[in-house]
Amino acid sequence: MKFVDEAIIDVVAGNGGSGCISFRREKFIPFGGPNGGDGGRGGHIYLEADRNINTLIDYRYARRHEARNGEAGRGADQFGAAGEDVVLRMPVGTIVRDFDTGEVLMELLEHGERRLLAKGGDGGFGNLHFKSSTNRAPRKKTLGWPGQAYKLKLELRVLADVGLLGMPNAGKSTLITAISNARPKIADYPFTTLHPNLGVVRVGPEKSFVVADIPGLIEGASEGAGLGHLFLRHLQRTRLLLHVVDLAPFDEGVDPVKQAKAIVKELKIYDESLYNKQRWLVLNKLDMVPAEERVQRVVSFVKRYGWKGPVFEISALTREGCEPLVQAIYQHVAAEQEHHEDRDLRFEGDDDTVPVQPVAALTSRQAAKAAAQENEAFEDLVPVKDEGAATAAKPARKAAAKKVPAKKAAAKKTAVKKAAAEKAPAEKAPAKKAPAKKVEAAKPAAKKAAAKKVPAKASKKPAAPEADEAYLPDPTDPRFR
Ligand SMILES: Nc1nc2c(ncn2[C@@H]2O[C@H](COP(=O)(O)OP(=O)(O)OP(=O)(O)O)[C@@H](O)[C@H]2O)c(=O)[nH]1
Ligand SMILES: [Mg+2]
Repeated sequence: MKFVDEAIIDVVAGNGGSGCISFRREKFIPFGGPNGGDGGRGGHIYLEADRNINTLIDYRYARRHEARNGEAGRGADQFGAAGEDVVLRMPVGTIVRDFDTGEVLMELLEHGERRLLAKGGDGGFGNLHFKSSTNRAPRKKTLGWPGQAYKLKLELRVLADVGLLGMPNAGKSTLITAISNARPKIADYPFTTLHPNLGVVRVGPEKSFVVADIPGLIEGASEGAGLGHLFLRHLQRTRLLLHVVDLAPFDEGVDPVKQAKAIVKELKIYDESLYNKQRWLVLNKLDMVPAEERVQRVVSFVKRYGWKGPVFEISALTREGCEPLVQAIYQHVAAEQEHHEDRDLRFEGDDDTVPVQPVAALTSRQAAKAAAQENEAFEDLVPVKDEGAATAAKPARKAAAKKVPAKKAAAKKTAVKKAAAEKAPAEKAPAKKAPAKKVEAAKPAAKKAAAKKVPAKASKKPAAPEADEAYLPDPTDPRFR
């Protein structure tokens, strides 16, 4: 299947169904009460990570994904059915961005992970909903709410433990073929590999790691030479980079040291963190070098290149030296896994991940809901005892809000420290309480808090109107856009 690692799609969740105005009318029951049901919720759009999919090609062809609308309510107390949800399956390692702002909305990192992307609109209320002791024949209904709609940019970054880096023709594909189950195309011309290939290297029972082979990089890639550094992002999540160098170039005039330096320069231009990633030097095609010259050539290369890290001498074609390389990689990968059980280096530098935030403007009802929830959460956190507490509440609430992302980043030591620093005001907050005030003082504070809640809830449920007040649509209502 063709490898596609970028796609732009539109997703539109279903609109909610409208409520219904209806009254019970039966023989001998001439004035039955209201019985118009609510509309159903629109279908949600979920994303699900699936390890059996390894390209975004499906999303190049199917660009618009819509969920069904909710059904309208009907008489005889019938509520509308909810629209069916849509689940979009994507490869593990997909990053979902908002197309316009570039903000990362979510990342799919584990097989089976399912995330809500676009929420279907809630259904409107039927007149059954508006009946009350004072208004027993309400002629009012509300329309359904629109579903969220996003334009998204999908980006796939493959998840591998080890990444291969090198000039075209260095023998990267030959190496991945020699050590793993991957069988990419190998040929003696540059840019044989046009998209990343993943290979699983089995070291022993239940011992394996994944290697990624990407297209070759050449000098000037940052300006778009060759295939550019389009594919370098696939190396960003690896734990280790293998810099494959052709020690016996076909063209005698080519200097491997100069080429190796050029690649590292491109790496630095592309991403400093990638440049700082653990990198090992793999000197390839040693079978082409006469045995007596090998040591001297390797030593002179390392010296001129000024390399102090690990060096491996191999021949990917004859598989000479591949076994020690594989063992060393496995030791390294396993050690990293052990040391950082709670964090995964492959996902470092992905700090821009944020919890799902609606891209389209929140509808006023959703905003009110969110505000109400926030208020409730805050009240749980800081019991309103006196006015002092009420004033201390603000920083506490801010701190609580800060706590969440801090916890997320707990894997990072620095982040943890930062979080601890940010937490401090939260703990201080209750201590800030004003000197003991009379208990009566608590009442206005409590009232204030309650008052805060009320408008939020009120906007959630539109205030019950007078008996026969006609339902007049508000022109600013998003449903009439
Ligand atoms: N003699 C010898 N030839 C090798 C060795 N490794 C690779 N080659 C040859 O070098 C050529 C290029 O190998 P590839 O594996 O396609 O190189 P690549 O780095 O994947 O190249 P691109 O995909 O174009 O970036 C092929 O003809 C291989 O047979 C080696 O260790 N010894
Ligand atoms: Mg290749």
